[in-house]
Parts: sequence; C-alpha cells; structure tokens
Amino acid sequence: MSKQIFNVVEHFASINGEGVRAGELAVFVRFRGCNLDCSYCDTRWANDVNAKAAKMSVSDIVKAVEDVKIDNVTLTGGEPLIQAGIDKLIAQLLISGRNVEIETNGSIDINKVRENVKDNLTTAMNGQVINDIYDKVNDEMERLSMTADYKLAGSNMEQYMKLDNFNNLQSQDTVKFVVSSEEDLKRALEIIRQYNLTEKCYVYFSPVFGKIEPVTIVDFMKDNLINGARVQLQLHKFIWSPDKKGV
Ligand SMILES: C[S@@+](CC[C@H](N)C(=O)[O-])C[C@H]1O[C@@H](n2cnc3c(N)ncnc32)[C@H](O)[C@@H]1O
Ligand SMILES: Nc1nc2[nH]cc(C(=O)O)c2c(=O)[nH]1
Ligand code: SF4
Ligand SMILES: [Mg+2]
Repeated sequence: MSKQIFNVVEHFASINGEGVRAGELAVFVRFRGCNLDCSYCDTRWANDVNAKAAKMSVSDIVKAVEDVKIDNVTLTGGEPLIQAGIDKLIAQLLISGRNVEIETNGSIDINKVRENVKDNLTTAMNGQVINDIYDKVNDEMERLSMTADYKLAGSNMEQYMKLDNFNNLQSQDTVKFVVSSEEDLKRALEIIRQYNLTEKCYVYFSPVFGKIEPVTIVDFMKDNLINGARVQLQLHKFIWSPDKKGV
C-alpha cells in the first residue's frame, strides 16, 4: 500500500480559541483544501489548491505533535475529513495518547470516519497482549471528538449539510452554529429543537467575526430559553490580530 501523504499548510501550538477545550493548550494541524466555500471563511487561503504545503506522512505528523508535548490536538483546515487517510492519522494520534478534536464542516459523514478510525485501532492492537481489545478501542475512541458546524444560510452552504450526522452524535461531540444574522439564529433554533441537539452533545453559537454583535446572540438565547447551549467568541482573535496565521 502506498504511503499516505498529507498537504499540511501549517501546524502550530497555541491555546484552543474555540469549542469545549477553549483556553486549553492544543496543537493545530491545518490541511489544504475544502469541499465548501463559506461566505465568511477565515482560512480561505488554506483552501487554495496552490497554497504552500508541507508533505507529511502519518508518522511525520504524529512525531511533530509528540515533539511539543501537548495533550490536545485539533485537526482543521480547510476540511480535514476530505483528506485521504485521515482515519489512519486519527487512530495513530489516539494511540499516542492525545485528545483529538476534528473541526469539520457538517457536509461529511462523521459516523463513517469514526467507524474507519475504530477499524484502524482494532487492526493496530491485533497482536498485542490485550485481554479485551473491544474495551480498549472504545476507551481510545472517547478521546476523539467531532466539532461539526451546521452551516446556516449566511454561509451560502446550507444545502450541503448532512442532517444524518445528527443521528450519530456522541456526548463528547459538538454541533456549532456560526451565525451571521437573526435569520441564522432562528434556523439554528429550529434545528436544535428538531434534532434535540442539547440532549445529545455540546451546542455552540459563535458569531461570524465582526458580522453580528455577540449580545444579539445572548438576547436570542434568553428570549427563547435555549438551555444547554453556549455562546462562544473565537479567543485567538482577541489575543492576537484577527488575521494572524499560526496562532
Ligand atoms: C476554518 S474552519 C475549518 C474546519 C472546517 N472546514 C469547518 O468549517 O468546520 C474552522 C471553524 O472556523 C469557523 N469560522 C470560519 N470563519 C469564521 C469567521 N469569519 N467567524 C467565525 N468563525 C469562523 C468555521 O465555521 C469552523 O467552525
Ligand atoms: N487558536 C486557535 N484555535 C482554533 N480553534 C479552531 C481553529 C480552527 O481554525 O479550526 C483555531 C485556530 O485557528 N486557532
Ligand atoms: S467549510 Fe470551513 S474551511 Fe471550508 S470554506 Fe467553510 S469555514 Fe472555510
Ligand atoms: Mg480558525
């Protein structure tokens, strides 16, 4: 089998600016290319097929992550789940003891990826003296969390959302609504209620940076009694200049 090579446009250590682990140290690996084109994308440069990228194998990436001695790793992009072999990389990062977070755009079948990761873990553990490989694989899988956006009308990408993903959420996963307008907030609430999202996983609202006042989101949450969801601003855009790469 040919060795899988990934196009990595940047990898860096920082604090996670988004999601359940916001504020914690994390290593970020950003892959080139995306299957969507959101109106507000803050990493459009990474989606360019000609963006400068390091060619890295699974073991190159695992080594780069291990070298920094930080427990959390976030795979992002671009879109990490369109990268061939991503399941193998995720499995090896789990085996190396990391908490692995995937930032994904909501158009890809997360269950299929999770099943492929599980298969990789099972294969990797075969031959090891482990009494119950099944339990060990499930323990490793608990350190994998998917943060899936639901792209709203303001992104122009809503038609690509894979609603079936909402039947395959785990309690450690997140559904994130990046909102541009009141219309987006109303649609997000409809989806949250329809799929009972706050009962299944973490739910976040995040403003498209500079496009909607955070207080508008908070008022909407209060007016509609949206318990169990959280508002979140992208921390790194306050700590550093909002356009800065590598942070
Ligand atoms: C750049 S994307 C990469 C991962 C994946 N393609 C996705 O969309 O989830 C990472 C996260 O940044 C969010 N994001 C992108 N541009 C943003 C902006 N201008 N303001 C707020 N969040 C933004 C996305 O919605 C997503 O949740
Ligand atoms: N500090 C920091 N935290 C992040 N969390 C998610 C990010 C992303 O671009 O996916 C990101 C990012 O680019 N920087
Ligand atoms: S899916 Fe993510 S990376 Fe792709 S365009 Fe949208 S925000 Fe940017
Ligand atoms: Mg970002």
